[in-house]
Amino acid sequence: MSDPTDADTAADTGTAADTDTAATVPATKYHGTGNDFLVVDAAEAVPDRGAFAIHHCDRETGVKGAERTGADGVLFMDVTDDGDGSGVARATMTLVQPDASIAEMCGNGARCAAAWVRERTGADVVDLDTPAGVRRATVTAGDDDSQDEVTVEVEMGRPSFAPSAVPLAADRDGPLVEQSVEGLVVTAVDTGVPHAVAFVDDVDAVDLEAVAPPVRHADVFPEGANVTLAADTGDGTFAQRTFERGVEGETLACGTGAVAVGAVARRLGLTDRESLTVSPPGGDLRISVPEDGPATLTGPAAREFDVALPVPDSTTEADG
Ligand SMILES: N[C@H](CCC[C@H](N)C(=O)O)C(=O)O
Repeated sequence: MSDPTDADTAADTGTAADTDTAATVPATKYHGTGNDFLVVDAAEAVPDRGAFAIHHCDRETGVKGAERTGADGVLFMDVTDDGDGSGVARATMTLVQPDASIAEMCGNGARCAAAWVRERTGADVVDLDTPAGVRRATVTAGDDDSQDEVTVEVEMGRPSFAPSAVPLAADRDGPLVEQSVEGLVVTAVDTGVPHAVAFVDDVDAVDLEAVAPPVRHADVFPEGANVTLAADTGDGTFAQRTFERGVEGETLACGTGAVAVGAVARRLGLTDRESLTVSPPGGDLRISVPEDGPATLTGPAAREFDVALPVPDSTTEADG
């Protein structure tokens, strides 16, 4: 089955137009535990967001900056309510990924987005409108006076194992729990985006780039899935690695994946704790997965640098 995110690409959302001069748009590079994003005001003239993301996220030829070339995606932000001093702002967040697909939600990206909105509005609370729903983010000042790094808690909604939520293929009548998919024993959960979570003894002993793609593209996941490895490291802590749909590779961290690890660990009876620490390669994330409320994700959001990004020539015709 085709992957609907292939159809739902960013190019379908821009009002494409020919550009005959290389314009640039201002962007700011952020990362959340190494999951890095270019943040752009949605009002900027980017006729083909998919082409923009493909161009600037490339790990070889993309945006150059502090540490790593490229990015795990572009967050297009539209501040719809600056809060007018109330301390609560609202913004629409759209994540366009390096393959031009649009992800419904992004936990690490939401932390970066909230930090970006706070810089513009002064609001410490930001309600983020995402395709997965509204996600409230609460920013607390970082230790350094520069405010280049803050701590953000994001409400992540309720994880769901329901086939219709993940989603799973129409012929499945129940949740996918500890079942073999393309050779990997996984449990499927929706945390705003689909995750196939495999608990292993040692996440570093698995060749993720080899085992993940067949699972990511398996027919049981009609919209694809992120593939997350987890290992119990004791006392409510878990190691994590994630191969991300739309990045089509491993990222240094994945926030929705961290919540997925906690939700699956509780579902499988590996822990009865509600508050957990999940550690992807990029740094520690604190999550909570209560029985009767939304999950939360807490971690840093670090501002790296400002940059003027050229708008790639768009050859797509204006929509008829
Ligand atoms: N990095 C993001 C996940 C993006 C999900 C995207 N890869 C997809 O599901 O298509 C996070 O921190 O939650």
